[in-house]
Amino acid sequence: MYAQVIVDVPTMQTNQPYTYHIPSLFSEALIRGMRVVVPFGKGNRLVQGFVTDISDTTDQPDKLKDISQIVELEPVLNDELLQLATWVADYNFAFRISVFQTMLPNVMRARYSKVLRLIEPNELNHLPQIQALFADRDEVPFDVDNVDMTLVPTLLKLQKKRIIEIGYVVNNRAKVKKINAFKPIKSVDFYQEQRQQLRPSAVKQARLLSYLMQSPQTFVPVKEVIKSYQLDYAVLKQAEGKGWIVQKPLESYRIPKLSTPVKNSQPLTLNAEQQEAYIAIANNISENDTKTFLLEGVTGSGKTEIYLQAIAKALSEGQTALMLVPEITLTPQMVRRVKSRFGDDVAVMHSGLSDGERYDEWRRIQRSEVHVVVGARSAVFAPLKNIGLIIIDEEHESSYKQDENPRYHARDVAQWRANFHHATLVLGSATPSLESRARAQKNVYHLLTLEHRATNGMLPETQVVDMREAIKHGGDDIFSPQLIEAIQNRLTKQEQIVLMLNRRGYANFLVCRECGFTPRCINCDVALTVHKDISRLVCHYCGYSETIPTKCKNCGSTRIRQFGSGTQKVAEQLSEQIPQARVIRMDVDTTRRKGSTDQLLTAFGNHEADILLGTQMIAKGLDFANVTLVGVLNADTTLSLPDFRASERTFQLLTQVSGRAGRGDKPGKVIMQTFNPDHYAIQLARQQDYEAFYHQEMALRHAWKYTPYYFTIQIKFAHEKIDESAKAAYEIANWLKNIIDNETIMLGPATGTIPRIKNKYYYRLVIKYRHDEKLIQALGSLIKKGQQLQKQGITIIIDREPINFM
Ligand SMILES: Nc1ncnc2c1ncn2[C@@H]1O[C@H](COP(=O)(O)OP(=O)(O)OP(=O)(O)O)[C@@H](O)[C@H]1O
Ligand SMILES: [Zn+2]
Ligand SMILES: [Zn+2]
Repeated sequence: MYAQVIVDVPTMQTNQPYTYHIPSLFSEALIRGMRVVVPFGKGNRLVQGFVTDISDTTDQPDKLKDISQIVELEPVLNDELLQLATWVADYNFAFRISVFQTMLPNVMRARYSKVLRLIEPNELNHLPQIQALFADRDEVPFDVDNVDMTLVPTLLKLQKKRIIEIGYVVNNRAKVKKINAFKPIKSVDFYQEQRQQLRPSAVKQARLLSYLMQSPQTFVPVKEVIKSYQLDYAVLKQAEGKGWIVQKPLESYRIPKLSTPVKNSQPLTLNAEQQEAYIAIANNISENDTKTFLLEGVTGSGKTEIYLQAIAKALSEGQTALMLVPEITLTPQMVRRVKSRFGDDVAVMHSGLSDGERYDEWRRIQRSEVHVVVGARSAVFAPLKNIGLIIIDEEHESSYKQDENPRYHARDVAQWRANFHHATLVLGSATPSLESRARAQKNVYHLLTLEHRATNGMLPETQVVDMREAIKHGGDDIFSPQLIEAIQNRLTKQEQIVLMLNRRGYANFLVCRECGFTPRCINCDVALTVHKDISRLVCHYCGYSETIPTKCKNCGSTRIRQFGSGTQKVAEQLSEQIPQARVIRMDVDTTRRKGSTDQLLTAFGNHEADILLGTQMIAKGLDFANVTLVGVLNADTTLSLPDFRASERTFQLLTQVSGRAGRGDKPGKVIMQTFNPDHYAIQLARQQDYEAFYHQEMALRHAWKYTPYYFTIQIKFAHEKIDESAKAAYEIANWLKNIIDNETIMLGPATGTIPRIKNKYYYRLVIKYRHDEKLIQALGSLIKKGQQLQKQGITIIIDREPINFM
C-alpha cells in the first residue's frame, strides 16, 4: 500500500504529494486526512506530513521510503476539507501545506527539535563526559538545557566519524487536557454498611460514603466533589485503596469563557422588513438550495436577529450553521448574543483564544458535539459537517482577506463550502463591499434590504465640522468647540458618548520642527510610531523598536515633536477639557490582554463610564441603547491611504461608527470633524446614503478600470538586493506581456509604497483583467517556474484581489 503525502516543507518543489510506502504495521489504521511523520530529502530528516490519498499500486519506479509514524488515529482532515484545500491552494497560488496549516489549530503545526543519537556506544570509552551525557540513553535532546555547550566541538568531531548523529524529531503539541475523576463501584447497601461501621471521628469518610450512596454511577471530576462535600484527596485515595471507588483521568475541554455569565435570550418578533428577509432565507434553507443573499440593512436594522433565527432554522432542519464575524472587538459581543440563544451548542474560534482552547473547540466541532460555530476569518475552515447555513457578518470587512500565505478571502471559501453542502450563504452589511453589491445588481446574489431601524428609531442626524475653520478660530486640532459642547450636553443628561480616533493611515510619528526629519525604521524605511506606554518608537511592519529620542538625529535640535495624536493623548486632552467625564480607552494597548475587550465593553454597557474612546475597533457591532452621541475626531485620515479603496473604506467606517448613535429610544447625533468637508465619501456618510455612494463610486471605478469592473492581481518580488528584485520583476513582466490578453492591463514594475520591509526590497506588478484564462494559467505555472528564481533568493508573492497595496 502506498500513501500520497504533502510534506511540511513549504517550497515550490514540495508543493505536490510525495509517494511513500505504508509499512504493513500501519496499513489497517492509516486513513486519508491523517497526520504522519515521514523521512524527507537526502538526509532523511523527519518531517510532518498529511496523507492526501492511499492506493494499492504505484507507478513510481524508485524504491520508496516508509512512513515512520502515524501522529494520531483519527484523520484531522475529512474529504471535503482535503478537496477544499486543493482548491484554495490553486485559486490563491499558495502551497497546499500552508492551506492545511491554516485550516487546523496551531498546535497541529509540528515543532521540530534536534536530538543527538548514539550510533557506536563502544567508541565512547575514553570520553567520560560524552558517556555521562548519554548515560544509558541512546538519544538526548540537543539543546542548552541538556548539553553543555563546551562539548559541542567534540560532538561535531564524533558526528564526522559517524559515532553519533544529529537528527530531528517531530513533536506533536496537540495535547488533550485530562482531569481526575472517580465513580462508585459498590452497591448502596455496601456503602451504608461501611458507614455504620465507621469510627465517629472519621467525619470525612462518613461524608464521602453518604455522597457515594446517592451519587450517579458515572465518572465525576474529583475536584468538584471535594469542593461541594468538603472532602480531601487523602480520603479519596483511601477509598480507592479500600476498593470503594475507581479513579481515572477524564478528557476535559478548555471552553473559552466570557467575563460574565451569558443570559438566555428568546427570539424576538420580527418586524415586516425582517420577516420578509427571514422567510426568503429560511425557505432556501429548507429547500437545500445553494443561494447567496446579500442582506443590506442600515445600522441597527436587526440583521443579527435575522441571523439568529436563520441559524435556529438550520438546526431545526438537522443541519449545522457557521457564522463569521470580523476579527475585532465585536467578537465577544456577538459571541455573547449567539451563546444566549444556543448555549453550549456553540463553539467559538478567534485569535483571542489560547492554543489549548482553540484545539478543544476544534475537536468539539470535529466530533459533531456542537452545531453552531462563531468565529473570525479562519473559522471558515471549521470541520462542521452537513452545513445548512453560512453567514458572513460585516461582509465588507477587509480582515476577511488573509494578508499572508495563503492569501484567501473567507467569502470565496464560504461560497465554495456553500456549494459543496448545498447550503445558504448570507452576506450581511450596512455598507456592502462594492464587489458584493455589484453582484447583487447582476442577480448573482439575491438582494434583501432593511431600510429602517428595528426599534423604530431614526438614523442619527450628522453634523460635519470643518476643522480648518475651527483651527482658524483658535481651536486645537483634536476637539472642536462644537464637539466639546455636545459632549457636555450629553453628560448632563446622563447619556453616553462614543469617540473614534481614525488611526488607519494616520501619522503618529515624530517630526523635527527645525529640519523636518522623521525617525524611520532601519529595516523598512517607514516612519516609526510613538508608543508612549513603553516609551519607545516602534515599526508596525517588522516590530523593530528604539527609545524615543530627545534630540533630532539629523540636526541636533530638541524641537522634535509628535505629529498627530494617539488615543492616549486624546484621553489626556479630554480629561483636561472635561475633567468630570469618565473615559474608557480602547485601542491595541488596552485590549492586548485576553478578555480585556469584553470587560471594557461590559463596563461601558453598565454605564461605569461616560465616554468610550477608541480606534476604528469600536466602529462596528456595538449595540448600546444609551449612546446618543458619536464623535469622529478625524474623519478623513483614511482618505490618504495609498489604495484605490480609500473612499470606500472611509465611507464604510464613518457609516458604521455613526450607526452606534441613537440605537435605543433616544435620538442620536453624530459629529464628524474633517479637513475635507466636501469630499463625497464624507458627505454621503453624513446622509447614511449607501446606495448613492455605491452609484458614485461605481462610476469612478468604471472610469479608472478598477474592481468590480476589473479583477486585480498583484505580484510582488522581494530580495535583499534591490537590483535582484528589479531584475526578477522585469523578467517576469516581459514574459507575461507575451501571454496576456489584449484587454489586460499591466502596471509596473514599480517599487512598493514602502520599498523595503524586513530588509528586503520589493518590486511589484499590478495586473487588471476581465477574462484572461491564459494569465491565470501562466501564474499557476509561475509558482513552478519560480523555482529557479527562488534558488536565487527571490521571493514571489501572488495576491488575487489584494487588499493591501504596498
Ligand atoms: N424585531 C425586533 N423587535 C425588537 N427589537 C429588535 C428587533 N430586531 C432587532 N431588535 C433590536 O434592535 C437592535 C439592533 O439590532 P441588531 O444589533 O441586530 O442590528 P444590526 O442590523 O445587526 O446592527 P449593526 O449593523 O449596526 O451592527 C438590537 O438591540 C436588537 O435587540
Ligand atoms: Zn521595520
Ligand atoms: Zn532636525
